[in-house]
Amino acid sequence: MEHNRILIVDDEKLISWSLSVMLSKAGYAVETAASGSEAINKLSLFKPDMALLDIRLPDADGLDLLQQFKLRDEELSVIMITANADVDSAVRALKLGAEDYIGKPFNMEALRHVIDKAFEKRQLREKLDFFRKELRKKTEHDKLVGNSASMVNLFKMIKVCADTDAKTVLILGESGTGKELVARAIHNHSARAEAPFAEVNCAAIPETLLESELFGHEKGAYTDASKRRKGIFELAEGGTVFLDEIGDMPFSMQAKVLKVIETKRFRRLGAEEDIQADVRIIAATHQDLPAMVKERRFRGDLFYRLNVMNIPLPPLRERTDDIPSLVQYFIERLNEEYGRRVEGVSPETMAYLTGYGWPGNVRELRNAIERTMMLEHSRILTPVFLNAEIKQQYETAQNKSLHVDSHASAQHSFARGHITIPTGGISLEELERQLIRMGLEISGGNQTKAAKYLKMSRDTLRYRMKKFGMSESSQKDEWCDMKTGEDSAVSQRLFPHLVS
Ligand SMILES: Nc1ncnc2c1ncn2[C@@H]1O[C@H](COP(=O)(O)OP(=O)(O)OP(=O)(O)O)[C@@H](O)[C@H]1O
Repeated sequence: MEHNRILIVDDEKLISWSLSVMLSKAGYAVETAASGSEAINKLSLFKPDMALLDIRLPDADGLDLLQQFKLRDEELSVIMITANADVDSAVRALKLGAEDYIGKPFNMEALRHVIDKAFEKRQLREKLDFFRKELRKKTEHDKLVGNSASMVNLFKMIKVCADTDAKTVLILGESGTGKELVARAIHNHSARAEAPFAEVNCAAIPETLLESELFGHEKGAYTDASKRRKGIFELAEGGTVFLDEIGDMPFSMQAKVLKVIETKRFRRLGAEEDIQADVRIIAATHQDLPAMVKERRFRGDLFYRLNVMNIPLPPLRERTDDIPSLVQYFIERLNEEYGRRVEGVSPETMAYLTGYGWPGNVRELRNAIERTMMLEHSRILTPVFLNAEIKQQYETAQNKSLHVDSHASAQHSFARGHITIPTGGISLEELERQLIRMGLEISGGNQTKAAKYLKMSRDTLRYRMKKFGMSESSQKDEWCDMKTGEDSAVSQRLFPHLVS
């Protein structure tokens, strides 16, 4: 058991000694210091939870020392020991953050009582802090923003997973798409919500430590194992274990995780007996697990086991409709965090944001908003401080897109979703002609496929091709030109899910 540590600071040797004996017997780890300088030294070496501090010391004033203690360790509980005549300074000590004070000569029982009470208070404070943090995490993580069709689908999947208590869930998606958020949402909405959610990032922990992180170890199980330690499968009992970046989990460990799923048991490193595991495993990765299975870099048996319930998260570029609500959400959160009053972004800024590909997904969007809010002090955020890539990508696509107004700058255009109308106007017919060309390009000239992409019948497509004078035979060359040509950026924006 970890003992609470008490540092006694008193120059009267007899008092220090008798206190030390009494508190050691009571189960505390105790050290003494006879002067201010020794006390400061021990504060960093011994790292006490509490100090009993005499107000009068040979080389220091107890109140100054109290202030120095608190500066070095805000959490330290300090009980002042003072001669009866010194009640005034005791009151000052309380104001400076001391927990309590006790007059000299003191009764050992009374002192024990004061110390126990102070530890109880400290424990309560710690618990309260813990629950506050958890609550904050819970409410923060509950907020998955988005109302695009794919997000609505995602909410349904989360509900199904939460309600059914499926033993394993696999979340797949690029970095920053919200995999952890989804894992927490499943946990928070499940019957396991009151039990812990314990996560481990398999890519961040060296192979040698991962086993102990997951399953724990007995004292002496390996050279550095000085104490027994519980792993996350034990800590999350009754709750959820979130294995992030499971694609990076070493092969040997994959076998052990599979065993836990199959047998619902595991063993601490160096232990003789198995422990029961009642946990739900949620795994996530941005990697292509089926490809890894083919290349024998991921165990097929574990993949099939995990893949029973599988949640794919779409990249942000495939759900640009969600960008305005995400932007507003991040502005509100950052307003709270930084005490700001930003109201929103200008139409031009929104055009840039919805036109960008967001390789880092929602995380990158959040960072972009944070950066702009830090650098700009107006209530409506302009594009001035957006990153160069965001502006460049948008402007390139803009200039190359509709060929209608090659001089139209993004600043004078109006955009909604991924459609942009330059100030010079736009020809709807020309746009239609280009969309048909693009559809054909992407489908490699296959009219049935192109008609599907354009959500029209094959006959309609043929009719329109004829209308625009696109002969079937000459199309192939035209599409080839486009592939290498300027319109591929536009295709990327308009059919992001089809163009790699
Ligand atoms: N739909 C969403 N609504 C609100 N915030 C989101 C959403 N998706 C992601 N975020 C935010 O984006 C950031 C990244 O999310 P998260 O860590 O869950 O992504 P991830 O897919 O687990 O990333 P990685 O694979 O890099 O660990 C977090 O700040 C998260 O709060």
